[in-house]
Amino acid sequence: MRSLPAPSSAKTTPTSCPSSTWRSFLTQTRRRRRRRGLALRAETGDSSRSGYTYIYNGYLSRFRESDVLLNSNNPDEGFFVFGQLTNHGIDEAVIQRMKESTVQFFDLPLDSKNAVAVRGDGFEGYGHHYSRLSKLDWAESVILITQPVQDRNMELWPTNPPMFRDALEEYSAAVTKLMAKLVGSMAADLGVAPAALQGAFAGKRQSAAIHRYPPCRRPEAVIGNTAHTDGLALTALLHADGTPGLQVRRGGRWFPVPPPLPGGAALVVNVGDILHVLTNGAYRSAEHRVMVNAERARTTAVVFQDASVGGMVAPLPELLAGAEGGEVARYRAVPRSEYLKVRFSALAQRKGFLDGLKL
Ligand SMILES: O=C(O)CCC(=O)C(=O)O
Ligand SMILES: [Fe+2]
Repeated sequence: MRSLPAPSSAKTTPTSCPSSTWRSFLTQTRRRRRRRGLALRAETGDSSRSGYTYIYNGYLSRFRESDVLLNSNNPDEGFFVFGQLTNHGIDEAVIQRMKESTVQFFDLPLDSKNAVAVRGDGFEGYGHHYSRLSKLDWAESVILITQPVQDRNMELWPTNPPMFRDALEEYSAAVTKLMAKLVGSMAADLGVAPAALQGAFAGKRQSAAIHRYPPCRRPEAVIGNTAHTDGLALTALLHADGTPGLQVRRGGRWFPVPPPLPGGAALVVNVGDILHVLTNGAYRSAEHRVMVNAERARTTAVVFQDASVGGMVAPLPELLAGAEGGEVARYRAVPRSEYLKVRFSALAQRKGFLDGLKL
């Protein structure tokens, strides 16, 4: 296995924090986004970190049997809240190339990274994407549509480092297959045909967000990624280095999600709001956030997969009353085209999005 270069933050990101250069880069981008009306507010909640180091609540019997999904410690709270996925079948070389490309991209000087900067009103490209809070979101990110292939905006796919495009292409294809396998097993666990859920995912959009959270000597003054639930259906998170920072909220408290071993190939997988609705709440999305480290940069590559059924975000008909063993719908159906609007307006009212869909 090739080893990763040590994540470097010194070359491109200031070591003092908050530094004026970095702050001005972030705030400029932020102002632009505000004008576009995308600035959202969300609460950060308490920051209790004591006690637990283990939060995983994965429970997916088929994967557990085949030793693919570990950590099934509390099925009562809902399934598969945040699972660490090992033995997932993605070629280790594919994972390592993705990690290296991510780290190398962020190590480039700002000018090189700006070659793929966000343009105009677009959401793809390099920049400071998240500005949801009064605290400064302390991250630089690249967001790209990865699937379907015809939706890609190749102008915004970095050519530096040279392996970046191939690495993302291969990784994205591998994650698509893995997610189909995962949701097929989730469906089977829920007693419906795997194809019912797989069909909701097939051919739908996938995007990637790669993030670097530079170190900050005053980590309490900033937030890496504001508390949120993922808005699409399923998320796969790859840690490109071993820096901790991810936390998940359970029962009003924040618990750290320990990063997988740095040289390894494990992925952290979590359920987004759409899969929560599709499964009528059987698989649950969980609020999470990223805290900034005082000493080390954290670098991650996240893949978000979309899903819908017949153009709707709605509980799978196969799970509902009328179907054998079916239950009452807990969420109302929303057209996929309306979904993001509903989600943003719920956030603007500081309400949980899923509460707004509850029947
Ligand atoms: O970078 C991370 O650790 C998590 C990022 C995340 O939650 C997101 O992009 O939605
Ligand atoms: Fe997230």
